[in-house]
Amino acid sequence: MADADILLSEMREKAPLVHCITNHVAMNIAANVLLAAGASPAMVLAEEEAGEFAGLADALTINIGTLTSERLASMKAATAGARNSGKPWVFDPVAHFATGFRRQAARDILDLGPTVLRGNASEILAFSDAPASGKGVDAGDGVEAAEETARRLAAEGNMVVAVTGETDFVTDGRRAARVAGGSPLMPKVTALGCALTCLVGAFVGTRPADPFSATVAAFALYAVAGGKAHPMAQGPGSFAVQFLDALAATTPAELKAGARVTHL
Ligand SMILES: Nc1ncnc2c1ncn2[C@@H]1O[C@H](COP(=O)(O)OP(=O)(O)OP(=O)(O)O)[C@@H](O)[C@H]1O
Ligand SMILES: Cc1ncsc1CCO
Ligand SMILES: [Mg+2]
Repeated sequence: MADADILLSEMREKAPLVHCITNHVAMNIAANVLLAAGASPAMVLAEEEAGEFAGLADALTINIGTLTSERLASMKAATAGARNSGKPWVFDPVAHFATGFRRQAARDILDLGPTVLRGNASEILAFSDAPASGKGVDAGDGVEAAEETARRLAAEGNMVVAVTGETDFVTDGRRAARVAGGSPLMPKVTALGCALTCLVGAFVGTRPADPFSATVAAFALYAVAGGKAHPMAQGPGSFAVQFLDALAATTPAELKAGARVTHL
């Protein structure tokens, strides 16, 4: 298990290139989150180049928030490029329970074997038979309700499964951790979860051999930066600005002192 502060130093040293195929809402905030944290974002979307680009990048992230059939083809091409060059990739199954098109797409992408699956509690829970109460892209369930499903998915799929909410949960099927902190304003700014998925890509691209530690480190950085931004904000708008500044300003020493990670 590598500590978050060490991984943050390594990530900033490497400034990994993260190939993001994310949704139209998240595109800008995700690129800004990656830049603020110290990584290098690239939103490369066309099917014709997605596979080739995924091979050049340090990590790939896939998000179905504003899915189209064209984009789905790009996602599949990109995951093939990542797999062929041994690059890690992260999947964010936004609202996959909402429609038949999304359900099928999410199943197909999950079957391709992501390194990390990152969703809110309703999204992870909806991969089981248990009833989930997500409202579109927003979670309606608590993280604890999704923990058992997360552990099972991780063990069966040989991947890291990461559930976000007030206190996050990360497991690789054997190990598990909770990450506390952040701010109640975080779910009031659209696509901060989608941007976190891209940040997980930055850490996993830095430490591809240890995606569990990498995911915990990304979550811990987010939580510490969110906690730092909270008292500076008047509401969701100023929070978004303060949060980017806090991501950039958080040092490894502050992360070490402020991270609230509990290993289970
Ligand atoms: N009540 C809360 N208190 C503190 N932090 C929170 C809270 N709710 C969410 N977060 C944090 O917000 C970030 C995004 O998680 P969230 O579960 O809202 O993602 P999401 O639903 O996928 O978001 P989106 O779909 O808008 O991108 C995570 O870092 C999570 O820890
Ligand atoms: C609001 C919204 N709609 C589709 S994706 C997205 C961003 C948060 O998931
Ligand atoms: Mg989401």
